Amino acid sequence: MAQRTLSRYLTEEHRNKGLIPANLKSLIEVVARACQAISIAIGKGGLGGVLGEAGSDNVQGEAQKKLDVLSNEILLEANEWGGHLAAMASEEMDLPHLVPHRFPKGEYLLTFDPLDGSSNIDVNVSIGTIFSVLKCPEGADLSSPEAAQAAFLQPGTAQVAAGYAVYGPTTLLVLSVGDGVVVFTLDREQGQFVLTQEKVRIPEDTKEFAINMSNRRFWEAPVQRYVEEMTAGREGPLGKDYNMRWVASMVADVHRIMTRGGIFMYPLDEKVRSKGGKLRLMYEANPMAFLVEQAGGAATTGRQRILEIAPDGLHQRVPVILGSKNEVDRVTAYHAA
Ligand SMILES: O=P(O)(O)OC[C@H]1O[C@](O)(COP(=O)(O)O)[C@@H](O)[C@@H]1O
Ligand SMILES: [Mg+2]
Ligand SMILES: [Mg+2]
Repeated sequence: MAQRTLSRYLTEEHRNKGLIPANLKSLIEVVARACQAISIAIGKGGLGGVLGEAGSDNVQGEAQKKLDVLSNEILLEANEWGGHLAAMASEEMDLPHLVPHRFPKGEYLLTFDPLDGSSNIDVNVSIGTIFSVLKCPEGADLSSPEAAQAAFLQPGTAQVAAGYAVYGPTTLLVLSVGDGVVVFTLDREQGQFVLTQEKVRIPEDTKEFAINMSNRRFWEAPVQRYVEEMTAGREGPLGKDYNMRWVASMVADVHRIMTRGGIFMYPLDEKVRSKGGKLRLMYEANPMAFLVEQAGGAATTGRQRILEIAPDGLHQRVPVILGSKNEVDRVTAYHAA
């Protein structure tokens, strides 16, 4: 049987279910090509001069790595021409990037975290790209980057597609257009993403959790309680032994959960309270929550379903608790207790 490349899969989905309009199909293919280019740059590592600091800060005051900047440029350049976009917003840019007049204007908005897990770049641990696609509202004011911000402020339920690429031992593209989650593997010789998994399901129960334990003393009481119960193991109230993993690349931690279940938490804590959380809503929490829900999992802030948050800023931060449904429901219930 012929291999189901990304392009073929998107064409079939369009034909069979009408879920993917032709322009959305091209947009996803362009994003995938950009991820492929990022994957090649990462693969060169020190040989390509892509490691280390860029010597600049982003809008969030974080030091940018060379790969943060390069990945952002690759995504911008690729999508300006073929992306059917009106505008793009990124972790690495203060304001939206409007598609220049010389290019065809499209009906979509794209947000991305061009390089997720920046602290892992120089140590050769898995990193990724996260993206989310929204429809550009009719009559949106795109007269300036400042004005265009409002068009992006839609809840996660409005996403028409979301995905991530994980640059690990293999490069994968994980995608949902609202009809389940599918996984493509980059065939480096062919230069194509090939479908390798359909109908991804996150088990409802788990014995594995992911949290940065060094923040323990800053957590709120419900998260303290939950982690204490898990680490109490078989003798504790949850009656089973848990294992812990923390890659510190959200893409890698979420991908593990997509593969074998688990719960991921970057909750509200005293260190990040004034900012609202650590992870960004529009290009980290929303696309991941969309994918996790599409795979049968759950995603909340502890107090609210992430996809229902009405955003108030492009770079808004939120607490994130996502993964195996029964565990997310448990810790969310602890917040209400
Ligand atoms: O270093 P910490 O506090 O453990 O935070 C790790 C988290 O920060 C992030 O690296 C933030 O993403 P960026 O690298 O895109 O800024 C997540 O991928 C990860 O889950
Ligand atoms: Mg990130
Ligand atoms: Mg990033």
